Amino acid sequence: MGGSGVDEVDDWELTGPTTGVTTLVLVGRTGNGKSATGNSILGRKAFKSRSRSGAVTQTSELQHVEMNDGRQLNVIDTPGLFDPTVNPDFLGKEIVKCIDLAKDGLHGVLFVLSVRNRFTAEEAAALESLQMLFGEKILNFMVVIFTGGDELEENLETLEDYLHESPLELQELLRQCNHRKVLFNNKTTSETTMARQITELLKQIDIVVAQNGGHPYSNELFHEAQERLNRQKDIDSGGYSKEEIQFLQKQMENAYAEQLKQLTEMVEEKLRITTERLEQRLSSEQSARENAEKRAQIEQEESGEKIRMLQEKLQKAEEETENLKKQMGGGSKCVIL
Ligand SMILES: Nc1nc2c(ncn2[C@@H]2O[C@H](COP(=O)(O)OP(=O)(O)OP(=O)(O)O)[C@@H](O)[C@H]2O)c(=O)[nH]1
Repeated sequence: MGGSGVDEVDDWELTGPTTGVTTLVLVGRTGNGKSATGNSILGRKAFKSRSRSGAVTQTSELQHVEMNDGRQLNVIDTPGLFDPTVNPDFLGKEIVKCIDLAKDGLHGVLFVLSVRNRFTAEEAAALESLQMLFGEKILNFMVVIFTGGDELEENLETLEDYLHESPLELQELLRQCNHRKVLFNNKTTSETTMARQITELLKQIDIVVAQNGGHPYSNELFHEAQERLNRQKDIDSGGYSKEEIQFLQKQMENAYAEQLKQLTEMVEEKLRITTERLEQRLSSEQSARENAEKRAQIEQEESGEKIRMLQEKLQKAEEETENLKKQMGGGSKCVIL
C-alpha cells in the first residue's frame, strides 16, 4: 500500500474506470434523512428509513436503479459515520466496507443535512473528518442535500431564506462545493415534486461528473478493491478445476482479510489524528471564548466603578452648588458671572 503515512492526504488521486454506472454515496449525521433520500432516488423503499420503531442504519448498503432516462445509478446508504459517538474501530471497518461497495469509484458524495436540525459544531466536525480522510478533493464531488423541504414550505420559507440565517460554517461549505445543493421533500406524495427534485439532483451530479472530467473519485483503497474484483473475474473465467478454484478463493480471502486489517488501521490512524486536532481546536476555541467572557466582565465591572465615581462627583458638585446658593441667600451682594 503506497501512501499509508497518515499525513499523506494529497496522494489520494482522481482516477477510475468508466463503467457507465454512476455511483453516489449518502453521508451525514444519523437522522438527517440519508435513507429517506436514498429511497426517493431509487423510487422504492429499499433502505430502512427511521420510523416509529426507531430503526437506524447499521451498516453501509448498496442499491441499484435504472432511471427513466436509462441512466444506471448505484446508491450507497451509510450509517452516521462521523457522528460523535461512533468509535474509530467501527468507523474504520465501515469506511473500508463502503469503499469495497464502490469499487469503481464514487461519482458523487451527497452530504445530507436537515433543515429541521441546526447545523451544529458536530456537523462541521464530521465534514472536517471527511476531508481529512479523503482529502480536500472530496469537495469537488460533493452535493449538499437539504431534507425537510415540506417543513420549509409549511413555514412559507425558501431554502435561500433558511440559508440566509445559517451559520458561517454552512455557508463556507456551500461556497467550497460551488453552491451545489438540492432541497428534498422525502415526504411528498406529489409525483411532480419528486420528479423535480430528482431532476435537480441529476443535474447537479452531471455538473460534478463534467467538472471532474468524467473520472470518479478514487484513491489507493479503491484501486485495491478494484484489483480484488479483477482477480475474482480471472478465477471465474479461468477454466480452473473445482479444487483450484477453492484454493485460489482461500488465498484471496486471506489476502483480503490482511488488506482489510491494514486499511482499517490506516483509517483509524487518520481518524485519531483528526479527532485530536478537532479536540485541540475546540478546546482553544473554548478557552478563547472564556477569555473573551472574562474580559467583558472586567470591562463591565470597570465601567460600573467609573459610573459610581462620576455619580459621587456629580452629587458633590450639587451639594457645593446648594451651599453656595445658601451663602448668597444670606445677604451677600456677590454677583456670579
Ligand atoms: N418531514 C420530513 N421528514 C423527513 C424528510 N426526510 C427524512 N425525514 C424523516 O427524518 C427521519 C430520519 O430519516 P432517515 O432516513 O432514517 O435518516 P438517516 O440519516 O438515514 O438516519 P439513520 O438511518 O439513523 O442513519 C425519519 O423519521 C424520516 O421520515 C423530509 O424531507 N421531510
